[in-house]
Amino acid sequence: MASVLRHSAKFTSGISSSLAACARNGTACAFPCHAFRHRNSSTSSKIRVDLDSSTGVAVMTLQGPPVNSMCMDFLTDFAISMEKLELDKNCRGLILTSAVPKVFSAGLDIMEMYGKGPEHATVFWRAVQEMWFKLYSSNMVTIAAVNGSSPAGGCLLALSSDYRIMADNPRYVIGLNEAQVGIVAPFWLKDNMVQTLGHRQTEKSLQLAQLYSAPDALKIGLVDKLVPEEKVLSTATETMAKWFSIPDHSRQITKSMMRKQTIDKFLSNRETDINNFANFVTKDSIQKSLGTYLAKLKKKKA
Ligand SMILES: CCC/C=C/C(=O)SCCNC(=O)CCNC(=O)[C@H](O)C(C)(C)COP(=O)([O-])OP(=O)([O-])OC[C@H]1O[C@@H](n2cnc3c(N)ncnc32)[C@H](O)[C@@H]1OP(=O)([O-])[O-]
Repeated sequence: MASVLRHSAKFTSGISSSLAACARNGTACAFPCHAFRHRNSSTSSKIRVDLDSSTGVAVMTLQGPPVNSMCMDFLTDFAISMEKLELDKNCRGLILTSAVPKVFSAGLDIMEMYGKGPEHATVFWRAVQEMWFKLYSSNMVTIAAVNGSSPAGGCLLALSSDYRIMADNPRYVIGLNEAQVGIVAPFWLKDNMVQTLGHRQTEKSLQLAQLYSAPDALKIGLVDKLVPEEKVLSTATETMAKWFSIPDHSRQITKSMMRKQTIDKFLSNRETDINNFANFVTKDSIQKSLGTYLAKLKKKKA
């Protein structure tokens, strides 16, 4: 985000942006769009990325069954994919969605926090921070197409995006339920939620580890729009066109201005946050809570 001006110029020149503008406005174009249509895909075990260079929109599909939980491999794939897209001059916007039925993401893989030592906790938490930081500080327009339940780390992906569209299904839930798991949402994610919901609603949501149904999430502003499940992705694409109609440089500077304080605070306290997490999560009492929660998850299935 610090390099927002340096990066902004790249998005507004070249054939791909003319084509993207043409696609956006639905206007006749000197170059037939299909002649230049170019798709660039990359797939790792947990994440698939499809970039359509003619529109400038990348779709990142989470594909780690059974629940898209965020293990180390997921976090590494996510960081690499974000870096590549951020550097790709053809990419202006990112849509996040899931290929796993009924689940956007179950959040952090609890097995990465259970029965592990402080060294692992340190590496893991740095990777979690990096996921949030890369998305929250992205120059791209980021839209979460939440097509399933999205607790904790899943909600993080939605909260740190610019816009959230969720499937209109009361059985799908979203929220920061860390306290229920026996851990604590980090200050930077709390700040992110305060900016979205306000202080009072965030305080209640975090203390009560509240998971909201899709309609309730819309009511409190945790998501911006509900649409039928089959329209989540197409609505995200339509919404992207609206965000693309604003010049990249001014939108990016505005985004940077809105998010700078939270980012600066995160960067100055990042190492302390990692140490706190590693000390906290390896305590016997916290391990016990995680063990109980895991057992409850397994029991639910039995
Ligand atoms: C950055 C800020 C801090 C963030 C903290 C967090 O994210 S903390 C995380 C907070 N997250 C939560 O509290 C969400 C907990 N998860 C859920 O509430 C539900 O799984 C669901 C609603 C996401 C999907 O319901 P569903 O009926 O479609 O699926 P199901 O329930 O039958 O699960 C299938 C299998 O996946 C397993 N598994 C599930 N989640 C996790 C996980 N996070 N980890 C590991 N494993 C997990 C589950 O045990 C089962 O394993 P089994 O028995 O086959 O070996």
